[in-house]
Amino acid sequence: MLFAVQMTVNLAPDMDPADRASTIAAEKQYAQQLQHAGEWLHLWRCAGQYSNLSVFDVADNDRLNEVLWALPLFPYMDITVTPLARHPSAIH
Ligand SMILES: O=C(O)C[C@H]1C=CC(=O)O1
Repeated sequence: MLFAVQMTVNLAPDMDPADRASTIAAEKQYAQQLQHAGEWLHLWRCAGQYSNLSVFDVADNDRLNEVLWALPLFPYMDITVTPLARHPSAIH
């Protein structure tokens, strides 16, 4: 099942710099692991914002929920999920 997910990160400006760096590093490792596994298909930066637009291909809603809750940056994110259906004019 395909889902578009927008994640906007809101890290506190006064967050401890070491905590900030380790959380971002853990997020990168987790995101790359899911991309290698084929569940995180696209990861795009929303230009000019600390936000990304991602496409996930996961088994079901419960798996998406599990993936999102496990994001190291999850406590600092606003997340919007859009289930995707095939567009009738799409050629791919
Ligand atoms: O930077 C972000 O958009 C947040 C998050 C999503 C993947 C990742 O590595 O960081």
